[in-house]
Amino acid sequence: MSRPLRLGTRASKLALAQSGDVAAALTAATGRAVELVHISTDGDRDRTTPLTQIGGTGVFVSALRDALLADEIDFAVHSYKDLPTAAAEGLTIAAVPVRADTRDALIARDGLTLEKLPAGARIGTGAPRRIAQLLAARPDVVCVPIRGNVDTRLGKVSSGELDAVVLAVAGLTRLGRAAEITEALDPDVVVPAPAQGALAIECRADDADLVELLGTLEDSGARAEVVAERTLLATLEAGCSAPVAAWATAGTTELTLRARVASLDGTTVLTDARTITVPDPHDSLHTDAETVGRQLAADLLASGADTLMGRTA
Ligand SMILES: NCc1[nH]cc(CCC(=O)O)c1CC(=O)O
Repeated sequence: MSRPLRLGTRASKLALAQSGDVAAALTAATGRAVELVHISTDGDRDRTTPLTQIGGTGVFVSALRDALLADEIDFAVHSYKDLPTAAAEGLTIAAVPVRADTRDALIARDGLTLEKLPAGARIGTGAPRRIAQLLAARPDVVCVPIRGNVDTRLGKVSSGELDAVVLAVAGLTRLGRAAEITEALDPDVVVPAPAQGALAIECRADDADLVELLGTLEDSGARAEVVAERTLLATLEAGCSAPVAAWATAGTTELTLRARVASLDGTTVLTDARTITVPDPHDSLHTDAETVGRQLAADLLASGADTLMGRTA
């Protein structure tokens, strides 16, 4: 009998749900036992400072990566959209499992939708990408910065403090709170964040047996989508606070990447898309996804995305 694999996880409800799902899927696929190891991060300890001021969501990631490199854990499950675009030395994303819903969700009082919210409605979100696109669609609403876990955020709607909050459908679903969604926002109206709804399963790059074992959870379409979206993000050299949205869909024959760069106030919005044919067999899919990400970023830069981002930095 081999020893249980150590899966490092934050202690937040969302992290525990994601890690628990992956642990169960891995055990079901391979028969290997998995034990959860709780790792606490700076982002968990400091719940009041806006995330953009303590280094972005990357703070949640570094503690897990340190634990991997120190061999305190064998693998970790991240919300892929929280990973910095730069590769981590000595580590590899061994698998991207089947992706959940990529859309953003509106959770509004009285079952309201984005269109039906009254003028002046207060929507809780601190994400520049969400703020810019909400204001582009509804210039008459007010976006209010918000932090805290999903329970805290939803509580601000039920208490009447806010008219609505915006959260990813995927996170709400993983937490069993999808019933509270009053509108899954049209991804052409609010284009999702790069890698939203996807998980990254990470381990040490030299842990060849584990890389192979974790590979049983890989979904090549999800991987291609995330690679396209994140290559675009990296090529635009967007910091984590820049309003960049990217949404790819991989089908059996085509991969379409759509992207949007906006000014924070939502008055200037650049949207573009590219479609490539998916190679059969999938040998070059990864490189093709990178190429389309770079090309679409170049298209956006040629249309003035750099000036737009410079203005909103
Ligand atoms: N930045 C926080 C974060 N990171 C991952 C998710 C859940 C959705 C996902 O896995 O993409 C969330 C919450 C949210 O954006 O609503």
